[in-house]
Amino acid sequence: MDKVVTCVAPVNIAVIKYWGKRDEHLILPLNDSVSLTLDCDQMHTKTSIIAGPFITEDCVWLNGQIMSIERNERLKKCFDLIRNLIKIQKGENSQEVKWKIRVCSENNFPTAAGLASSAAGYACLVYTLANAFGLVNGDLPSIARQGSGSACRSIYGGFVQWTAGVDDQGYDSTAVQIAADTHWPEMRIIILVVNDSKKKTSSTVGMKQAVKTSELLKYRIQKCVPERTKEIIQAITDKNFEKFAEITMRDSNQFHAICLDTYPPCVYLNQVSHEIISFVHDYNEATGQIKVSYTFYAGPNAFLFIQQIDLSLFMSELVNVFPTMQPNSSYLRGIVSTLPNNVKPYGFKSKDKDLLKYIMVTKLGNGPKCVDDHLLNSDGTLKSKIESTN
Ligand SMILES: Nc1ncnc2c1ncn2[C@@H]1O[C@H](COP(=O)(O)OP(=O)(O)OP(=O)(O)O)[C@@H](O)[C@H]1O
Ligand SMILES: C[C@@](O)(CCOP(=O)(O)OP(=O)(O)O)CC(=O)O
Repeated sequence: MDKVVTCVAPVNIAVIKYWGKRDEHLILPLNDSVSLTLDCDQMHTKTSIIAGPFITEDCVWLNGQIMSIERNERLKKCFDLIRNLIKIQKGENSQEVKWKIRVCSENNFPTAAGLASSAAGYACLVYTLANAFGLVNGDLPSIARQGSGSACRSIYGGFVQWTAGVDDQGYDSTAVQIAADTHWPEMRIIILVVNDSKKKTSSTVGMKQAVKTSELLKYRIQKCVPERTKEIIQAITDKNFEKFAEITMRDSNQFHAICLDTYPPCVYLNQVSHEIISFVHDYNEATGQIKVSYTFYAGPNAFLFIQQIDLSLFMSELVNVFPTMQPNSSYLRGIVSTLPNNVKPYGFKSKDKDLLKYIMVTKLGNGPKCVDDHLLNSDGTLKSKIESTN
């Protein structure tokens, strides 16, 4: 391979959360999870790869900074698994197994801030490596999973389930698509960025502590997740928004209850997150229907779900309740059309200015894809000095 291969991969948002591993090394989960894959147009990882005899060492650049592969067990694992696949598909003696690989990757949204950068990042790495080496029919979700569990779901678009499985080696723990993005094209996702700095306790550490110490986690895994997974898949199949929305909110609340039940507790939500939760419930109460729902990751930022038909009215109310000093163009991002001015049908009171950093509106999308806009030159040098997006 003497040319650069570049791909983009999406973020996925879990509505039934993965939280807890049954095998730390293979990254096998204790419970099934369900997610929605977001459109790459707004949030994505882009990764360029070149490999060949002229590359002298494996190396990964992330957001303009070099990452140590030796000290990053997960990166090393993904490289090893891809080289194994090359051996299987191209033969033990294939020259390509010996080639060193240069990777340059960029997230166009904050890294390690509870916005699922590891999911998009590892899905993109594995997908780009597979394309660069012409690997066909490899189990890419299983390789991406060993970079970061949630990454296996970003290999597919639309609605995705990651089954926990029972096999010790994880052969039955894989991601499958429940429905394509086109199944529910009216679905919109609003991301309320409260804080985009690096979080204190990573998901990896937080869930490990929860498995060790939370009683509630056991109940969730045995009783709640199996029932909820079945119900939410049915709600997705039927496009039953109210059911989908209620399960989503309940699962997010339970996940954060487990974080508090962990000892010492992991506190990911802050005061603004709680104000968002209250506002969503008040809004639904005022409309007499569940029009909007929320889910939170391991951080204070909110992911809201709403259907296109309800978006404009809700957004008008949202920007009144969470006002800003910033110009409209930097506060409201993504696929949001101009909002009707000063519409306050339900008359909620405005809160302090700039509680939110920005608001992004997006929709569902496909899995990873190849693009032509490379981050590396064909001699392996970086195209430009990449600024960190943090
Ligand atoms: N584009 C990328 N390529 C390779 N690795 C990446 C990439 N983006 C992020 N990562 C890895 O993922 C780590 C961040 O993962 P972490 O789970 O802490 O945060 P997050 O994924 O943003 O948040 P969360 O999983 O809670 O949503 C980074 O420190 C880096 O090791
Ligand atoms: C809260 C979550 O986002 C946790 C994601 O955890 P990670 O996939 O980042 O954890 P590791 O497997 O240790 O890399 C919920 C989810 O995505 O399902």
